[in-house]
Amino acid sequence: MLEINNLSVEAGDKLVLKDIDLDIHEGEAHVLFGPNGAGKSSLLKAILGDPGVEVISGEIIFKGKNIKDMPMHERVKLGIGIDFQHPPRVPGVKLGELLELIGDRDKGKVKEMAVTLDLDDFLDRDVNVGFSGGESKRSEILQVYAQNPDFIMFDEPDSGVDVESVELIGKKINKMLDKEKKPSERKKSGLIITHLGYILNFMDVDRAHVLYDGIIACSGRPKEIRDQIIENGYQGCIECCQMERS
Ligand SMILES: Nc1ncnc2c1ncn2[C@@H]1O[C@H](COP(=O)(O)OP(=O)(O)OP(=O)(O)O)[C@@H](O)[C@H]1O
Repeated sequence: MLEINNLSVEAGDKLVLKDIDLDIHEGEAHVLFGPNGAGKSSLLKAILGDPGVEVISGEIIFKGKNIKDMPMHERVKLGIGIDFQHPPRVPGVKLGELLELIGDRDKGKVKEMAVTLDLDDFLDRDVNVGFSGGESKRSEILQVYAQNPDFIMFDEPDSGVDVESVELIGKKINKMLDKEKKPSERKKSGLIITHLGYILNFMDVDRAHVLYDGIIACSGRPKEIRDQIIENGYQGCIECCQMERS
């Protein structure tokens, strides 16, 4: 579904991604680990077409089309969605009304969806205004759920979220990525950024990558890589990657 070839990206004057290759097939969920400042959010921005980053070389192929020069709204129409790391506040717009508009759904259907993320009492409130950190995260996931994109990027869906909510969000992402269906029936794909990976206990993910200083330093089994990072830190993880390559 998504194929990235030799992608290099600048943010400001800084080269933040260098020759990235990434292939995410239909039905697959991949995880992206990496220390602060490694370039994880910049990669999601480049895929989305956020003008805050500039692609200086390489290709981003989505559903067979090179979308590198396509504006963001066209990419969204094509089926790309994002759960932002810092969900914006939208004063004057009620969450319920926004959800009705996003998916062309009636109030009853929106309420049913909101219940699944424990947000049914928030529908008459302005989007993310006065929401706690965890509530904003759940509201953001609910908006992406309503949008129903084919390829979904989640930027730290578990940061600042309590233990019960991590489970709720992890299970919801699993459902959004068709992981409750048989492998042959899965049509959605995703890329999930997480720091500590506790959320992986509630999700079925296929592959993980470690982004370090703008390059994909290592790829492999998600829980093995997570455990390695927790045990030895990124420095230890990177030394292990280098040993495996040599
Ligand atoms: N507009 C900009 N001008 C200069 N540097 C920038 C700009 N935007 C991002 N950067 C830098 O690019 C690097 C990568 O940032 P990015 O947000 O992609 O990291 P990240 O891996 O998502 O980090 P975190 O885990 O802390 O969220 C950082 O060093 C950041 O300061």
